[in-house]
Amino acid sequence: MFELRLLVPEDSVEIVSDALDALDALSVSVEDADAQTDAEQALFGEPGMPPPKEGWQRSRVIALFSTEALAREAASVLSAQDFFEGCSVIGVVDVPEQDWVRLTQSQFAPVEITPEFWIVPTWHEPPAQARQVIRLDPGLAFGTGTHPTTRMCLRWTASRGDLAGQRVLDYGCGSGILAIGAAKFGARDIDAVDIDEAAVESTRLNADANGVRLNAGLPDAASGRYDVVLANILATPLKVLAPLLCGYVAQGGSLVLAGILERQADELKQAYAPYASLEVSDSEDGWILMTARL
Ligand SMILES: C[S@@+](CC[C@H](N)C(=O)[O-])C[C@H]1O[C@@H](n2cnc3c(N)ncnc32)[C@H](O)[C@@H]1O
Repeated sequence: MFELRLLVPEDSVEIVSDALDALDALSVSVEDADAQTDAEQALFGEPGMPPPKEGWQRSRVIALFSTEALAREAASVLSAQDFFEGCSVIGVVDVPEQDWVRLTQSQFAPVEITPEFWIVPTWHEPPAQARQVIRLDPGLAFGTGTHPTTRMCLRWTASRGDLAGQRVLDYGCGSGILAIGAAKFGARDIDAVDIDEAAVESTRLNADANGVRLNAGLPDAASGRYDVVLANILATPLKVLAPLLCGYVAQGGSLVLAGILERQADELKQAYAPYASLEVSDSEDGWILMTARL
C-alpha cells in the first residue's frame, strides 16, 4: 500500500477529498497539519454548543492507494486542476504491511477499576485476582473503561459493594458499561438510555455478551424512580438535565454525575442546588465525580 500525502488549506479539503475518492483512493483521511504545535486548533464543542471552527486552517490529507503508480498518477492529475491551487504534494510513502487487527487489539489491555474489578477485552484472559469482570471490546459507542470519567463511576459502584435488588438508571449509557457494572454488583432492575441509537444497540449487545439483563432505549425509556442514577455526559448537558435527572432519583437514592472538569464544580453545584446538594467525591486527571444523596 502507498499513501499520497497532501497539504491542503481549509477551503479546499472537501473538493480534494472528493477528487481522491473519484481517483479510486482506498481511503481518505484528514488530519490537522498543525497538530502537536502551537498552531493546533480544537474543533470539538460540547454537545449543544457549536464547534469553534468547521475545519483546520491547514490539513494533511492522506489517501491510500494499492500501488505506487496509482498514488503518483493521482498526484499528477490533482496538480493539474485549478482547485488544487494553494495545495501541495508532500509525497508518496510506502506503508508497510501490518496485522491491523492485532495492532488495534494490542492497544486495549485489561483496565483495573479496583484490584478485584476489571474491564477485560475478549482477546485477553481476566487477571487472576479479578472477582468481577466486564467483558467489553472497543466499539462505536463511548465507554471502554479507558476514560477517567467512566472509571470513576465504576469505582463508585464498586465502593457501594452491594446494589442487590436496586433499581438503577444509566443516563447516557454509551456502551452500557455503567449499567453492566451495576448489574455485576447486584442491581436487578436496570434502565440504560442514550440519545444515540448506535449506543442503545451497543448497550444491548454488550449486556448480552455479559449475561446481563437490562432495558436499553432512547431517553423516554426511563421511567419512575431509581435507587441510583448514573450520568456520565458533560457539564453543559448535565446542567440542562438537572431537574430531569433529580426527578428520577428515589428518596434516599444516589445521584452520580461525571464528565465534569475540576473547574466546573461550582457551576454544577449551583445548577443542582434547587434539587440536590452535590459534592465532589472522586477525581482523576482533572475530571471529577460529583454525587448527592436525595
Ligand atoms: C461520555 S459518554 C458516556 C458513556 C458511558 N456511560 C460511560 O460512562 O463510559 C456520554 C453518552 O451520553 C450520551 N448523551 C449525550 N447527551 C445526552 C442526553 N441529553 N441524553 C441522553 N444521552 C446523552 C452520548 O450519546 C454518549 O453515548
